[in-house]
Order: sequence, then structure tokens, then C-alpha cells
Amino acid sequence: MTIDKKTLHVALDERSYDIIAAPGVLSDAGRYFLPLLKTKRVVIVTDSNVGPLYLDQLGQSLTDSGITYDVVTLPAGEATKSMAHFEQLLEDILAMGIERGTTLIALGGGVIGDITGFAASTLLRGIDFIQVPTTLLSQVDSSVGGKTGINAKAGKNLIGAFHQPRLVLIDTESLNSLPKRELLAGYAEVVKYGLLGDADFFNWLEENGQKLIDGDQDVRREAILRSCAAKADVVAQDEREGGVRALLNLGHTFGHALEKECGYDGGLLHGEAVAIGMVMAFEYCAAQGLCPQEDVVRVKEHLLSLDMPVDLRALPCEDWTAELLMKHMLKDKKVKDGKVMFVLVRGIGQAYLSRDVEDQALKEYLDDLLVRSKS
Ligand SMILES: NC(=O)c1ccc[n+]([C@@H]2O[C@H](COP(=O)([O-])OP(=O)(O)OC[C@H]3O[C@@H](n4cnc5c(N)ncnc54)[C@H](O)[C@@H]3O)[C@@H](O)[C@H]2O)c1
Ligand SMILES: O=C(O)C(=O)C[C@@H](O)[C@H](O)[C@H](O)COP(=O)(O)O
Ligand SMILES: [Zn+2]
Repeated sequence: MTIDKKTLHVALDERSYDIIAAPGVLSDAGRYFLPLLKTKRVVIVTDSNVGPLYLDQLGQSLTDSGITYDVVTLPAGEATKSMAHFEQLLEDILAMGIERGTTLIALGGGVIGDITGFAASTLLRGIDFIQVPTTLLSQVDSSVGGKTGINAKAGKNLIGAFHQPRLVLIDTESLNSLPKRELLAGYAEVVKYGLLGDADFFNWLEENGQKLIDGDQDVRREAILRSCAAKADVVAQDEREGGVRALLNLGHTFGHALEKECGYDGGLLHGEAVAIGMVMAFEYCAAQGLCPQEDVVRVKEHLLSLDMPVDLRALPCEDWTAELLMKHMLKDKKVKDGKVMFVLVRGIGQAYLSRDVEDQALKEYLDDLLVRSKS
């Protein structure tokens, strides 16, 4: 399947919005924003890496459309998704004298999108925001779907709100300045769509993944549009994760536990944790006879061919144990009556949800993994 249009739609009744993905659209941002704004005043939230690269371009296009703006710049990195930074962000934006008609613009990766969206959900009891994602991860995943939030001491994304953006504007050219490690981390979420429900997409990625990483603009755009289309479809069916949306968590129950264990200081990126977590989900399922071993091999070989982490040898923290990871998993938002909701697989493209993972079976798998990781 080739997607050649540049606009997708997320169908959510009065909360519906477009996703526009094309090279160079940042220079036209003002024109895209204007019909959506309640007042011609916005606040741009960005980070210390992205601001110097893209603020001038975005600012110029807003000015050309008669839109005035203020800017808040946060430190780059996952540690910014914290209560302290969130509080400061709210205070800084309020000090600018916003109104209910003011729109926040999230210019950056998933960290900026998540914290800005959460700020928009709470300021003056809720104002609009627009996503301008600049990492591969944020262009294929975090900018779409309205999950916003920050991390807590107890774990990843435990404080937040569902708050949909008014528009997702993706300039595919912004990936040209993204460091390779960040590109690969984002690629994990691309692979996720293939693994959870679209085996053809995974086949396509096996052929085209290297080209995407090497900078092929057509391949990048197609991967972004196919990923966004997959996510938009799931979100339209289940905005608040009552059911099918939880499939987008493939690899995340393990991944978030690893992130919590390693800390949010950049040692282990979210996408890296997801890559390892997806391999763990496949390995666990194969160990239980639920999924063919050949599929585990294919997944690992594809990730390894691109130099992505696939096992816990890559972890920047060494003191993890099965018990610790299982304790972190119990903090997941989908836990019910003490049972963790897992995304399991019958094979590539065939994910399903289950609370029937026995503690003993999981512990045996993790203990075995620990031994393999230290050997
Ligand atoms: N809300 C959701 O649905 C959802 C989905 C997936 C992930 N997430 C969250 O997203 C976060 C990860 O997002 P991320 O991977 O984008 O990380 P990030 O926002 O930290 O960005 C990664 C790094 O790249 C830099 N950067 C961003 N764009 C750049 C560009 N164009 N050129 C050069 N440098 C650039 C940033 O400054 C940062 O240092 C995690 O907190 C994760 O939990 C949320
Ligand atoms: O949009 C979703 O739904 C996802 O699960 C996308 C994930 O890639 C993302 O990391 C999300 O933030 C995880 O959500 P959480 O509810 O498990 O915190
Ligand atoms: Zn994710």
C-alpha cells in the first residue's frame, strides 16, 4: 500500500482534527493554524535543542499570518516530564497573561508534546493546543491521540489527561537534524504498528527500514503516514483506552518498567525501552508456546540490522531483578484488581490483550533473561 496524500483525519466527533505531513510545512504553519485559532495569540513551548533550530522559521510564518506569540523554552530530555517542570511551565504561561482563547503550540519531540498538551488540558480549565512534532517518535506516535502527561516518582506517565490537539503539523524535513540515536528510538514505535496488527507493514519495513534511517525522504514520509493512519484508526475506535487502544502499548509494559528502573536521565530512551520491550513480549510468548520462534528471530534480526537494542545487555542500569520489574509493572494504568494487562502476540501482526499472565511464568522468563543478560 502506498499512501500519497498528505492529510489524514482523526475522527473524534467534535474533537476531530487533521494530521498534515509533508516536507517544508513549518514555513506555512501560520496559514494552517489561522482558521483554528480562537484569538491570534499563541504560546510556543519548545526545548533547548529544538528552539534554536526551528523557532525562527515557525515565528516568521506566524508573523506573516498576523499571529503574535510568546515562547517558553524547557530543558531538552525526559527529565523535563516532571511535576517541577510542569508547575514552572504553568506559572510561566500564566505570567504571560493568557486567555481561554489562547492556543499552545508544542514544538518539539514527545516530551514537549506530552507536557504541553497536559498544560493545555489544565490551564484555565482547558485551552487548545497544536502539535508540531519534530522527532520521528513524535511524528509517528505521540503527537496523535491526545495522551498527555508527565512522569511521577512511582512511574512513567502516571499523571496526565486525555486532551486532543486541534491539529498535528508534521514537517518531515525536521528529521534531517535529528541525531541518529533519536531516529532509531522513534523507529521502534514505527515497527510497533507492524508487529501489533499489520504484517505487510512489517515486511515493508524489513525492505525499507535502512532507507528510512539513511534519510530517504519518500520512505520516511510513507512510514510516517502509514503509522499515523494506523494510530488514527485505533484512537478513533477507542479514544480513552477502554479496549483496543491498549494494543498500542505493545512492548510498553516491559519498556516502562525498564525506564522506571533506569531513571529518566537519557540513559535509556523511551523508544529504546520499547524496542527491548517488544522483543521481550515476543520472547515471552514464544517461551509459552503462543508465538512461533521464527517470528522472534525475525523481529530481533530486523532491529539488530539497524543497530537497535534488543536485550537487557544494552541497559544502563545493572541492578534490575525479576521482582523489581514486576513491581514496576503493577503501577501500569491498566492494572485491574492487581492483574497487569499485557499485550501478547500470536505472531508478527497478531497482538492481543490478556490479563492471564501467571506471575510464576513471567518470573521464570525474567530470571532466565537476567542470566542470559549477564552471560
Ligand atoms: N503521548 C503519547 O501517545 C506518547 C507516545 C509515545 C511516546 N510518548 C512519550 O514521548 C517521549 C519521547 O519522545 P521523543 O523520543 O520525541 O523524545 P524527546 O522529546 O526527548 O526528543 C528527543 C531529543 O531530540 C531532540 N530533538 C527533537 N527534535 C529534534 C530535531 N528535529 N532535531 C534535533 N534534535 C531534536 C530533543 O531536544 C531531545 O533531546 C517519552 O516521554 C514518551 O513517554 C508519548
Ligand atoms: O497512544 C497510546 O495509546 C500509546 O500507548 C502510545 C505509546 O507509544 C505511548 O508511549 C504512550 O504514552 C503510552 O501510554 P501509557 O498510557 O502506557 O502511559
Ligand atoms: Zn511509546
